Amino acid sequence: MKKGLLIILSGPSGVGKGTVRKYFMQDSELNLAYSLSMTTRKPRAGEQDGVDYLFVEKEDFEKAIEHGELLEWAEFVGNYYGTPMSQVEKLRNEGKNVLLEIEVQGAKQVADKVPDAISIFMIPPTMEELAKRIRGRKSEAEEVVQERLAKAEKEMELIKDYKYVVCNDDPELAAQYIGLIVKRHMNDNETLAQ
Ligand SMILES: Nc1ncnc2c1ncn2[C@@H]1O[C@H](COP(=O)(O)OP(=O)(O)OP(=O)(O)O)[C@@H](O)[C@H]1O
Ligand SMILES: Nc1nc2c(ncn2[C@@H]2O[C@H](COP(=O)(O)O)[C@@H](O)[C@H]2O)c(=O)[nH]1
Repeated sequence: MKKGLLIILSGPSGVGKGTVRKYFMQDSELNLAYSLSMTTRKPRAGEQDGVDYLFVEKEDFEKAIEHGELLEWAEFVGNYYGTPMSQVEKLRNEGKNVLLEIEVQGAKQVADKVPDAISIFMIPPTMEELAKRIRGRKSEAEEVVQERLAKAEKEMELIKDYKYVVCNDDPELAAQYIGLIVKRHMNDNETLAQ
């Protein structure tokens, strides 16, 4: 069986990665599986362990780093986030195309380790719109919003390191673009396999 693709979706916090993901994951032709990240962040209202994230204590996260269990990890605004390697490998070996929705430090680690990973950077139409979205979500205190926005300015400079850039103005349109990118690489994968 042909190993599944590895897709990295990155971009500043609040740009709409999770929102857009929910649209394109519905397209069964993309044969996608979402990689569930591990984090030390506390769950937001409505978030569920094992659905949104694997919520863990700092000690457990550090053990996972120590034991080499993470494909990538990063500290982001005071919390750890990381991708458990075993589930990504298992899913890809089953032929699934695996989606990582991760911030830029982790995206770089994956791109270095897996050069044929498909990296997509999502941008907002404007930085004002990004601020509006992150505040509108009402998930963080203003102090954390400020930190995330300051980080976003720096993160935007990394746009050049990605294979694709998608602007999230209309989420359905952004999802369609991402779908087309994945389908194009699925076709390439098929051609190579023949
Ligand atoms: N195209 C869009 N137009 C207007 N609002 C949007 C759009 N896309 C997403 N949003 C809104 O912006 C907010 C942030 O979106 P979302 O949580 O999906 O971002 P994210 O990039 O996944 O954030 P994080 O990286 O912090 O997890 C949400 O309230 C969402 O409803
Ligand atoms: N490097 C990684 N970044 C991750 C991972 N899972 C999520 N993220 C990114 O962290 C920020 C903050 O997320 P939030 O849920 O607190 O808003 C955001 O950019 C996520 O995409 C991961 O496994 N590794």
